Amino acid sequence: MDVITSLEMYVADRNAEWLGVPRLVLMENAGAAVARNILKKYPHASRVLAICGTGDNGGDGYVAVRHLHAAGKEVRVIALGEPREELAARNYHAVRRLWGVEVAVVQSPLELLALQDWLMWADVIIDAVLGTGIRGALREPHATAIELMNIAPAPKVAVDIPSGLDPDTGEVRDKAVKAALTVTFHKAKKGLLAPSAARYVGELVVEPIGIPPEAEVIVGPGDFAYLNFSRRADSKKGDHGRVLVVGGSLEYSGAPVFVAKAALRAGVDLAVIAAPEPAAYAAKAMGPDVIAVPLEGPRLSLRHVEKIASLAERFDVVAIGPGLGTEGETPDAVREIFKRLAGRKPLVVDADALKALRGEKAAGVTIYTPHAGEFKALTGIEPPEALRERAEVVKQQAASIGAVILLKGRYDVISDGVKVKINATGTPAMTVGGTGDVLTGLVAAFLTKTTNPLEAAAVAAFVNGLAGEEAAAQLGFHITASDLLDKIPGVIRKFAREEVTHASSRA
Ligand SMILES: NC(=O)C1=CN([C@@H]2O[C@H](COP(=O)(O)OP(=O)(O)OC[C@H]3O[C@@H](n4cnc5c(N)ncnc54)[C@H](O)[C@@H]3O)[C@@H](O)[C@H]2O)[C@@H](O)CC1
Ligand SMILES: [K+]
Repeated sequence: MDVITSLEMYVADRNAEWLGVPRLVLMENAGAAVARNILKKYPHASRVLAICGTGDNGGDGYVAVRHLHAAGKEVRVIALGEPREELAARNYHAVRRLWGVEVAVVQSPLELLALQDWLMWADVIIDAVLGTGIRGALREPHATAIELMNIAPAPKVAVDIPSGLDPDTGEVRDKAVKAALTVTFHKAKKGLLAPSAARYVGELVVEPIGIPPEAEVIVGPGDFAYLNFSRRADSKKGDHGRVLVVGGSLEYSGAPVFVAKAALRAGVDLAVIAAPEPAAYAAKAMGPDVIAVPLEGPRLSLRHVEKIASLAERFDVVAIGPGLGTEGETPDAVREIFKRLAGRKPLVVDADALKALRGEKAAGVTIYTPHAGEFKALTGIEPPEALRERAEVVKQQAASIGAVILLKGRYDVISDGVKVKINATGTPAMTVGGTGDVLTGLVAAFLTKTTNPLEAAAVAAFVNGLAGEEAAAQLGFHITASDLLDKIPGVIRKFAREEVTHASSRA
């Protein structure tokens, strides 16, 4: 059976909306599926009681109530508070307008106990108290609601997950509803299949609710859930990421600057460039945001390896490649640096550095960001044009090298060797030089905000493409990579939850 974690489900749900399937429709399909299953399994039940929480699980419950009412059933509802989130609230108010559906709103265990006769009255009870949004120990009146449901003789039908059960592990921390039937959506939540969950789940039915399979593959706003953009009120400089960029040469001085500036715009505290002297001085002249450490001579060479390895100690992520060139000792130096750092520091490898690493195995967290030509230089394989085959090849190579590969193109293909994500944002206006360096900076920055390198790369590709689209919306085919830099904050803020959190006070 195909399984899904609660986080993956959250992401798929948001990405479905991005692909044009509104969440309200998913909720409608979910609630309708619950009603359908009740009508099928309990055709003779005439009285249905739904107990609904304030989240979307409760929202699904309200939709089921509407459908059962329309099917001629006698329905009562116990609401454990009034929902505030838009979708659940909408369905709650829709139920309140139905003639003949009695709704009791309860805030406390006592009020709930006063309604025990409702629980005895029912032929079937819908458990829509808690779903994938359960967090921590059960609070009241939810805990009492679960207890009363388990005492009531009527069979319980759980919406998505028996309330109280952990959707990912199947553990029951306190108590959980013992359901006769669980109607779960899209795919079985992982925890439902745990052996310990069997006595709570009862019969398990998986209902499609209209989430397109693409929603689990194409990168969208949901993927931001893997990254943490929040900051503690008492945070200090460096807490939000330090990126070291190794790049530049006599010929190319702009590339590492784009990487560093993109990382800063993406929300790291510090981006430092280690570059051969001419590129380092040029970087310094380009403005005060970026710090540059000069490496003696016109290009990266073996004598710099030691300095870079010790410099890297002070950083969270090292991005290497942009503007290095391939002359002289540079490829040897890249290989040496890679050997010293792989497995010890998360690495982002781009541009000329990719050409130097053919045949090398990665270790620890490593992300390669090639375009088609660099992919060939790295792996010896020409990436196929057709997206399906292209995805397969990237996945195989990622598995064999032991790294995440982000293959840039009309559709960016990202894989860690197990999963594949496709990014569809971007515009042909982005063929201008420097946009790849901006992407490298984003990847490096996002690596400081998640433990999931596949998602760091995927969200970086998404943001980079949207920044390009926004710049092109104003300037057409006349954008530069600098225009992308200006758009990055706006794009991230549209999708990321950027809260200030306060350390919990301890006694
Ligand atoms: N993610 C998806 O793809 C879809 C989700 N849907 C439904 O939405 C559910 C998830 O909705 P939500 O994320 O709103 O979460 P839930 O509705 O599962 O739970 C969140 C609510 O429960 C409260 N709560 C959390 N932990 C508690 C605890 N320990 N004790 C007492 N109260 C607690 C929260 O304050 C919040 O009000 C799914 O299980 C499913 O039923 C469906 O509408 C369809 C699509
Ligand atoms: K439930």
